[in-house]
Amino acid sequence: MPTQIIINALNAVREQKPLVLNITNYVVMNNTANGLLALGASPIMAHSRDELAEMMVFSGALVINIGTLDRLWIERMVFAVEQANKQGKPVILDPVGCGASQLRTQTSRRIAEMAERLIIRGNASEIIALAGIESRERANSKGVDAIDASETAMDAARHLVRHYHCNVVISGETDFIVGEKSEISLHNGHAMMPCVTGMGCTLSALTGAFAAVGESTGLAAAAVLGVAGEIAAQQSAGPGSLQLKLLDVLYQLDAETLTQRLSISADGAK
Ligand SMILES: Nc1ncnc2c1ncn2[C@@H]1O[C@H](COP(=O)(O)OP(=O)(O)OP(=O)(O)O)[C@@H](O)[C@H]1O
Ligand SMILES: Cc1ncsc1CCO
Ligand SMILES: [Mg+2]
Repeated sequence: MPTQIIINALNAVREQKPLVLNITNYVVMNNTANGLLALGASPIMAHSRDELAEMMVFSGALVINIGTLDRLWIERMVFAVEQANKQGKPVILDPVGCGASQLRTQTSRRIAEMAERLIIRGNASEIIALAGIESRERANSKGVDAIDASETAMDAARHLVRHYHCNVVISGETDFIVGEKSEISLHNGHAMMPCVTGMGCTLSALTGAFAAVGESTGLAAAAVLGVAGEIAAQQSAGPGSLQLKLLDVLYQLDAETLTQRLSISADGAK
């Protein structure tokens, strides 16, 4: 039962308070650190090469977000992924703006190629650009926001799953959790969510917290953020309140609310 898996995973995060190591962008550092704390995990943002090896030893997962990438940071990201591999820790890649520049596309592919336990979380445009397959799909990235509906990235996500032996989460109005053995769609969330910057980055950070306690599909993070986001949006006049309210709702989220609100369709074994 997906709902029970999600509830158990949330309890595990709150009990274990895993440390999640983030190399992330300047825009969202505060949002994502607060999102992890409200969930019950422990965030650390770091990007000095001089401390990443040490920190990876006691972190439960590594989140790599390429949102404000530059040449210097790429080498640190690569080094951090090497350390995560050495420690057997999961890596969550958020390929922010993949397709908007060669730098972003090439770096995302390089990191995806390296990481041994990988979850990729992006919006549809990023997932399509990362896969780089020409089919019914178009790579439509002009910036960090999705131009494509999440359904249109399904073939691209399946391609990434096969190529990198990873799990993929496509976020959007419907979130898709795509793995080698199953495909799940999640219908929670709210149309106001993309009006707050870094909601997707928060989803990637929460994915790190859940992976650290053994929920390595991306489902629990998408479910928890989807439900918390829709409740918070219903109580908010606009994106400003939503950004703050989300933290309160995440902090208070319980099993009963998840059971009532979750809207999941599982395609089961493929
Ligand atoms: N139209 C929508 N309706 C419901 N939920 C949505 C909608 N758009 C996005 N969401 C939710 O918002 C969260 C972030 O997804 P989104 O696809 O906007 O990420 P993103 O484009 O990577 O964002 P960012 O780069 O700003 O961090 C997810 O939980 C997703 O389910
Ligand atoms: C707006 C923006 N630009 C680079 S990263 C970021 C945050 C959302 O991904
Ligand atoms: Mg994003």
